[in-house]
Amino acid sequence: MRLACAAEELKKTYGSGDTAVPALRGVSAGFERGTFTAVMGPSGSGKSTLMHCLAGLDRVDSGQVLLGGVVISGLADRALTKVRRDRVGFVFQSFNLVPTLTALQNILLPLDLAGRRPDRDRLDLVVQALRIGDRLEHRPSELSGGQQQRVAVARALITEPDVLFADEPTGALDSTTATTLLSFLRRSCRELGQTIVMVTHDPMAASFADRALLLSDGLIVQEIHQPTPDLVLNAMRGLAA
Ligand SMILES: Nc1ncnc2c1ncn2[C@@H]1O[C@H](COP(=O)(O)OP(=O)(O)OP(=O)(O)O)[C@@H](O)[C@H]1O
Repeated sequence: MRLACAAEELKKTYGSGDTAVPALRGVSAGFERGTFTAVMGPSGSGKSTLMHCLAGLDRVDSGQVLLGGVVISGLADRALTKVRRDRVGFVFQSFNLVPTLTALQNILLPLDLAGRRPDRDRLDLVVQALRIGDRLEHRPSELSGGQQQRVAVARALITEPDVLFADEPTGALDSTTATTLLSFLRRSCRELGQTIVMVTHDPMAASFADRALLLSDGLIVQEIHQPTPDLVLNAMRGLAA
């Protein structure tokens, strides 16, 4: 099994004493290369904390995070910053594009910042997978919400990250545009071998993933392979009860 990322017994508590909030209480999971995982669960179950710890944005109290075969938990700040830059891509609910730059300049920005040359073949692959070839010279204000988010995904993929982390990537899109974006995410897995971990509240969004992990109260309580909206919805209802 080729793991792009793995969590081993992750524990994290915010605050201390009377105000301590355990956010992760021993989470273990493996993320195989080229697979698409949805992370779901009720509000406050630890989804964002898990994603942030896997991506090196936050630190665990104990346990190990492996990213691309490297143990990143315990790395010093500078090394962790480099890991985030070189190994991880992020997509958020808000597209976070730079308004004064064209779509192409936005996509190439992470490479510019890292002083890396764009690889023409990679750029072509990503642009093709996301079908944004005819929008590259447009500025974000000249693009639809769905197109802007596809540019944001392209920007996250251009560096060939070990994992693309997406936090509610369809939260600001209408349902048709969301479906299109999710199809593109799935295509990135299939065509580019990209590993994706997506936090979502939406059972329809989760059904585009290869599996859904359900968190409850800081623990993974269920894993659903080939999730359908109904399977996910029923599992979520079970948690709420
Ligand atoms: N910076 C913080 N300081 C204190 N407590 C925090 C902090 N971040 C998260 N928490 C707490 O940790 C628990 C898990 O939060 P987390 O944001 O990971 O949940 P979530 O499943 O992503 O929730 P949501 O779906 O509402 O975004 C919650 O009880 C939350 O209140």
